[in-house]
Amino acid sequence: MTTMAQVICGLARRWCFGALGSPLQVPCLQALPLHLGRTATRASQRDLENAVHQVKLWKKDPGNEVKLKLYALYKQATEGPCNLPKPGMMDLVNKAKWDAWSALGSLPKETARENYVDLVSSLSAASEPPSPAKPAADGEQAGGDLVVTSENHITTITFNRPAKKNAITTQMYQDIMLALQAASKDDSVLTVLTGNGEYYCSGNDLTNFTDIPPEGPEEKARTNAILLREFVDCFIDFPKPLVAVVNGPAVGISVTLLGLFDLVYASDRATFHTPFGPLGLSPEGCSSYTFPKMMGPSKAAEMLIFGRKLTAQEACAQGLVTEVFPDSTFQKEVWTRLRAYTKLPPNAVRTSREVMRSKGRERLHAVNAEECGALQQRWLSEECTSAVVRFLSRRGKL
Ligand SMILES: CCCCCCCCCCC/C=C/C(=O)SCCNC(=O)CCNC(=O)[C@H](O)C(C)(C)COP(=O)(O)OP(=O)(O)OC[C@H]1O[C@@H](n2cnc3c(N)ncnc32)[C@H](O)[C@@H]1OP(=O)(O)O
Repeated sequence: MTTMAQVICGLARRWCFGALGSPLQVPCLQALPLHLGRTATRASQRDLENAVHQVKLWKKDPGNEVKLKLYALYKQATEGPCNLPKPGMMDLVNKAKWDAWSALGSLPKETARENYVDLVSSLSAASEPPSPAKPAADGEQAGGDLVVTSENHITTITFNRPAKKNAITTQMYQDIMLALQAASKDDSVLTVLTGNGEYYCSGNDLTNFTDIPPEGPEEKARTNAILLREFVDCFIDFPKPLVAVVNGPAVGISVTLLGLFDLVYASDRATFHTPFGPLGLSPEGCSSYTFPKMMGPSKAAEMLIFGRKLTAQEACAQGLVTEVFPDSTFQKEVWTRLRAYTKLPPNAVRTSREVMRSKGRERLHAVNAEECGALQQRWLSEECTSAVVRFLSRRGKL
């Protein structure tokens, strides 16, 4: 049986409707001849084939609702009433398709054919001609998704996916670990994490959930729990002061990790959001321990369980942020401050850092392991998969 996660996996790469044989791989709406040359009132088999062909030429995604309608009408027109067994509750995508087809009841094949052709005609007529290729999105920058620079005894790791609000891909998790490993050995005094563009980081890239290996979602969840544990361990064990230069909104894991940083400087534009409840997830990055310790259990619960978003000022009042700067002078003031700190005796800085971290290190590793175990279960839950499908589907990724 195909599982929910496997379906999501497939959808990330192709249009779901292809899976049941309906030719709906629709890349773009463009101006097409009205009614596809059909003159008679009843649509023929040939009209249907023409319409299907036109759909294949579309260059713009018409949205899930339309795709489901087209899928259902095509199946009804070619096979009659729905003859598939009802998919399981977790198989959200196939269930949506099954629901759409079943909803047509005993609609005659000819009527379904006609409705399909009419729907394609109306969408084609309403659509615009293809536009020339657009320039890169605002703020998009050459270079990889992660940029690492080392200058004036500061190693800076920059999230560099502004068009995706700096969401963290699986590759980026790996690259951050490598960058931290290198920074722990280079001549830098401070290691900084920051974001390029409007956002600091929008957290875990939710399409990470779609890349399911042939061994299945359980294996994916297991390996991701290991990856996440190793990733957070790198922050726990990092031997030098870690500084977050939070240039804009921060979401999810980019917020929870801040409890493991030594300094968190934020622009007054920044916000701090951990929407684990709505995502069917639970906290990570040791935040289930660091946040209550820092802000008290009730404020921590408001953020981590109920997903309350904090402004930079609020986060500062709760101890999550060290200092807030006006956005207009943020970069200048923060980097001046950091450069001054690099003039301090490096061994003293390192020793102070070590004695501060050593007391809680063992506890942090235990918390990390527990959080990753809980998440491994959460990732496989219907609550989480539905939330991810909702996000991806709203953005036309399914
Ligand atoms: C089997 C299990 C596998 C699990 C693998 C897990 C590995 C480790 C996991 C570690 C645990 C981490 C947890 C978290 O971080 S939870 C938080 C996750 N993040 C979110 O929920 C934020 C989602 N994004 C948003 O809510 C909005 O995009 C946002 C408020 C950030 C901005 O909204 P706005 O309307 O201003 O902009 P858009 O939504 O149009 O976004 C612009 C484009 O950026 C894409 N985007 C943004 N955020 C993400 C994201 N987190 N993942 C993927 N893509 C993202 C968005 O889709 C837009 O793209 P397009 O222009 O292509 O549509």
